[in-house]
Amino acid sequence: MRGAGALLEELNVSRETLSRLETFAELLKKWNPKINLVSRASLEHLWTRHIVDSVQVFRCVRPQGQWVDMGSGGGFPGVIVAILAAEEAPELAVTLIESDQRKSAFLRTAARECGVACKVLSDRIESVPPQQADILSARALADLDALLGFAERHLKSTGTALFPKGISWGKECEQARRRWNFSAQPITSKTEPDAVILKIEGVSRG
Ligand SMILES: C[S@@+](CC[C@H](N)C(=O)[O-])C[C@H]1O[C@@H](n2cnc3c(N)ncnc32)[C@H](O)[C@@H]1O
Repeated sequence: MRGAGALLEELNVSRETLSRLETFAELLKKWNPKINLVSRASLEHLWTRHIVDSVQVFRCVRPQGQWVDMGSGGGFPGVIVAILAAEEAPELAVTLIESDQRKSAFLRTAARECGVACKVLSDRIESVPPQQADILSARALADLDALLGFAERHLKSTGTALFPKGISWGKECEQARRRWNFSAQPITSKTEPDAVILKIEGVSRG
């Protein structure tokens, strides 16, 4: 796997954005021992495993309207989206949904300290009023069938969902097609061999 520096160069991140990403990385390392935002093992590879992995999700679409990230946890990809949008898509409205109160407090603090705007909804995805998202993302949250249920509630009919998935993405698509109609374009991950970002449109019940 290539290093984070080379990947960030390839992903074309400005100096201002890089400085915000560094602020975020420091804050996450500070809070992690208390609330376990990412696993201790993956903290060693924070840049490639989490930050660059989230930057590449942002690069999969033209960011516009409202971007909603579900189950944001330690801010992946939601806070990274807000950081990139601050320079590259200042009109983008970013909303994070996270039911864990302590993680929500971290997300609010992170956005404030990085100087970026985003709304944090501290509630369950199933309870939050429908968001009408133009772009909907979720990483490491649920299987595709469950994610499409969330998309039915929160994604505009013309919107795009971005779901990073591991090696079993093909099988998940096959299973989800039993209940849902959708188009799925797999975009190869730059950080994980065999992983993809599923770019999903046209979600409706089958
Ligand atoms: C495995 S973590 C992944 C976090 C982050 N997306 C990442 O990739 O590092 C899943 C997160 O989703 C949150 N979550 C799980 N089910 C949820 C629900 N129904 N509503 C809101 N948040 C939920 C959990 O609290 C947790 O922070």
